[in-house]
Amino acid sequence: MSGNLASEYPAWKKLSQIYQSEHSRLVLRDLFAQDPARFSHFSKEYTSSSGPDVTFLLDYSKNLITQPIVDTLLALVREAQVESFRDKMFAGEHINTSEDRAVLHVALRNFGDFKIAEAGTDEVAAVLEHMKVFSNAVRSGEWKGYTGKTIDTIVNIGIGGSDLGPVMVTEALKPYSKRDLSAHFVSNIDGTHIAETLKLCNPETTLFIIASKTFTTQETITNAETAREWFLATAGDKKHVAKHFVALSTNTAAVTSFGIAEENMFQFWDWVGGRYSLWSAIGLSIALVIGYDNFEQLLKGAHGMDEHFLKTPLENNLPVILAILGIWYNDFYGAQTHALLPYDQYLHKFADYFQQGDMESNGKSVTKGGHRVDYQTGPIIWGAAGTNGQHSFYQLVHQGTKVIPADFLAPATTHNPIAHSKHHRILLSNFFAQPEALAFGKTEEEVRKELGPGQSEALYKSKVFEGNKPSNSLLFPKLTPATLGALIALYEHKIFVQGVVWGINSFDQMGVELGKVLAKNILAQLGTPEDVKGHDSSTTGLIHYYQKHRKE
Ligand SMILES: O=P(O)(O)OC[C@H]1O[C@@H](O)[C@H](O)[C@@H](O)[C@@H]1O
Repeated sequence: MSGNLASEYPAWKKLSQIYQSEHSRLVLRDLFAQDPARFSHFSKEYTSSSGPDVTFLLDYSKNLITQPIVDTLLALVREAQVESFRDKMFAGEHINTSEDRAVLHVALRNFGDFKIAEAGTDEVAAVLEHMKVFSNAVRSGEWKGYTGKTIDTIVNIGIGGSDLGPVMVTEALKPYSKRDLSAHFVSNIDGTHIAETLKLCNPETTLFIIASKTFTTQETITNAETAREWFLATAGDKKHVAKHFVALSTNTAAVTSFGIAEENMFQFWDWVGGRYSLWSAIGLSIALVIGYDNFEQLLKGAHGMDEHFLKTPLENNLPVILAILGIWYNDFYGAQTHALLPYDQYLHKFADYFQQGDMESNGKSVTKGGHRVDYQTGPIIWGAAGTNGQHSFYQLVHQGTKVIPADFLAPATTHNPIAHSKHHRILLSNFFAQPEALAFGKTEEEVRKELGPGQSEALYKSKVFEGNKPSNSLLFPKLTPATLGALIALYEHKIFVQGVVWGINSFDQMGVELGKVLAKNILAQLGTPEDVKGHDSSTTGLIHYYQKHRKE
């Protein structure tokens, strides 16, 4: 985030040369044959140094790298002054320059002794206490609805960072959830989302959590108003809103004018980016679902990773390692995407979550200094829980024409050891097999041997797996709240490191604004064809077609 062009660093130029001269020789079959200890050279075990015990293994040996390449990538990280920017972030300096804001999600989980000079960081503990008291009251049944009944349903209304984190984490930590409290998440402005959710709710026993940093987001405010109307249609008196609506926001004035009392508002601060906010009051739905103590474990697991990121030398620093591998493929191999492939059904929203986390952070094309980059920045993030992907898109990953770096993640122990863990053994056999198949493939010679003579040439060729497809494998003992916290923080810091190297601001999101402005203008023109003005012929034609065919 220095604002420098990454392509001007000496290490970048050296990496270009290395790629040109060596990439055809970077063949995983050969690299493993040449170095029997490759796994131990290119894998690391993480163990938390404080807080709850968290450990995992990162195996990055199946990457198209040698030690000199890793050293040069680390030199790039040094030249970009990643350590200095990291320290600035942790100290609360305003590294989000376009918005003149600090970037302090690490302050939300500061169970250690980071000294942070920024207004509001001294209020974090009080908000956590508020969340604890409130979530305990709802979960114990002490908090009653307007007719004296216990709350059995919560509905989080929010979008983007005010939705994806709570959705991903509550799904991931379902084994820790309170089964007699159902949780729903409404995000889309499409009325179907709230309509279908409200069908599952009883106004007497439902708590609505209106989650919006700005409290101006069109989708969230519209959905919240609809929920309030639906609630009041039964409850009648506006005073009952206090028992059924709470807000998570930085905007007290907008919350109170919506009709939510200040004591039912959970505060956070402008230095919490939306896509980094699950650790803040935005995590209230998480605390309600899994209990405050488990929510705190999640925070503490993340804090352990923060300490690792802050204090570990670059060559052993796991977020840095993930970041440089990503840069190697993104900027030198021309990879367009990065797949997140958790072999854990509970993590089925992990890739969705990091689509915002990564793509909204690093989907930028101008440096902090205002220069157009002449290289690729953030990758397209995508993925699905294994083994489903194997029966759909893995074909392209194995035999298509694209380079698709992938991270495979899995727990050694399942929360559901049904059939004596038979399912889990099968799942993990696939988790081990896929990176192996991607890396080593199957040669034509092997295919010919396997099929025997007399087959068509086309058949021999079609069964070849070129291999040499890179991947990381991340294996952890069990998906606990603290482990999940550490994993999320690992990826957050990876994104940070990449953003600094690319010289971009990972913490603003100007690119989401234009569409919002145009939609507002169009909304005012949807009445009659004569109202539609100032658009290109395509947009005008589409709106006219809609006006002709709509029935309200
Ligand atoms: O929490 P808010 O203010 O309603 O914002 C929700 C989302 O709004 C989007 O416009 C932003 O791009 C996201 O970053 C943000 O998370």
